[in-house]
Amino acid sequence: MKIALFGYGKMGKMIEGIATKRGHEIVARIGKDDNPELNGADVAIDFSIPEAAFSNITHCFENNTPVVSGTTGWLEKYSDAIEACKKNKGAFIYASNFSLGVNLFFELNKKLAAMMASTPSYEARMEEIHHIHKLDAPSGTAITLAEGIIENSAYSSWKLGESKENEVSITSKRTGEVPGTHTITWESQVDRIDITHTAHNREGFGLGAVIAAEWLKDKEGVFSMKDVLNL
Ligand SMILES: NC(=O)C1=CN([C@@H]2O[C@H](COP(=O)(O)OP(=O)(O)OC[C@H]3O[C@@H](n4cnc5c(N)ncnc54)[C@H](O)[C@@H]3O)[C@@H](O)[C@H]2O)C=CC1
Ligand SMILES: O=C(O)C1=N[C@H](C(=O)O)C[C@H](O)C1
Repeated sequence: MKIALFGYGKMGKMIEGIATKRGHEIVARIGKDDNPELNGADVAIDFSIPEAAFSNITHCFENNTPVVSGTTGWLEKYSDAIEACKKNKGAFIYASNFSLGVNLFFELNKKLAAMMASTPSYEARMEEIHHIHKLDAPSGTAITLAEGIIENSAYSSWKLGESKENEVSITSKRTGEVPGTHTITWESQVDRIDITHTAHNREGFGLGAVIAAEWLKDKEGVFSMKDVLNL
């Protein structure tokens, strides 16, 4: 499979290594200010920056190229991207986190939130820790986790920092080179439950993105990692 990469930073390079080992060919490495020539790619993978993701993704739709995006921090334009995908009969997967472990963790989080819906003595909060280079806060993964809690419990929104009743508070910490750690805490007067996912490195994100690209290649429509992993 021929792959075009949008973004050739930490994730772009990780994906290049994994994709090459799986027998794929990288036919374009598109960075800031580069001409977005797709060079006949079967699929594009975007791990760029929040300001660039939407235009990279819609460029793929306009050029009949399925696209997988892991870039976070651009979701205010997500519904416009879906519309553009449908208009162009394109193929698209966005995931805030492509790792198998985090996608299992998303499901665990929803189940725990559903159980907590009938136990009002527990309050939920979240902490995410990432490396100092990260541009967005809270992380995309934290937002997906918060949405999972909101869909399944009495919480109605999330807030970065201190929250009011019915808001899930998210604390974002930036330190060193941490690849990504997310903890959900449910606490009562008498005890506390924590569930944590810790990424040891970026390999899980990269492998998940390549698997998603292999799965999307000949499809049309808007999909998620739940479809790819059959969760
Ligand atoms: N969904 C997931 O599983 C994961 C998502 N991410 C997200 O992926 C994105 C990239 O992460 P990293 O590779 O760690 O960042 P990075 O900063 O190492 O790489 C981003 C690259 O995009 C380039 N870039 C800037 N403008 C661009 C443009 N217009 N078009 C194409 N490329 C452009 C930058 O020059 C840089 O090389 C971030 O939004 C991050 O949050 C990161 C890891 C996993
Ligand atoms: O920027 C990162 O590094 C990561 N970003 C994603 C996010 O915002 O959730 C996924 C992962 O946590 C690493």
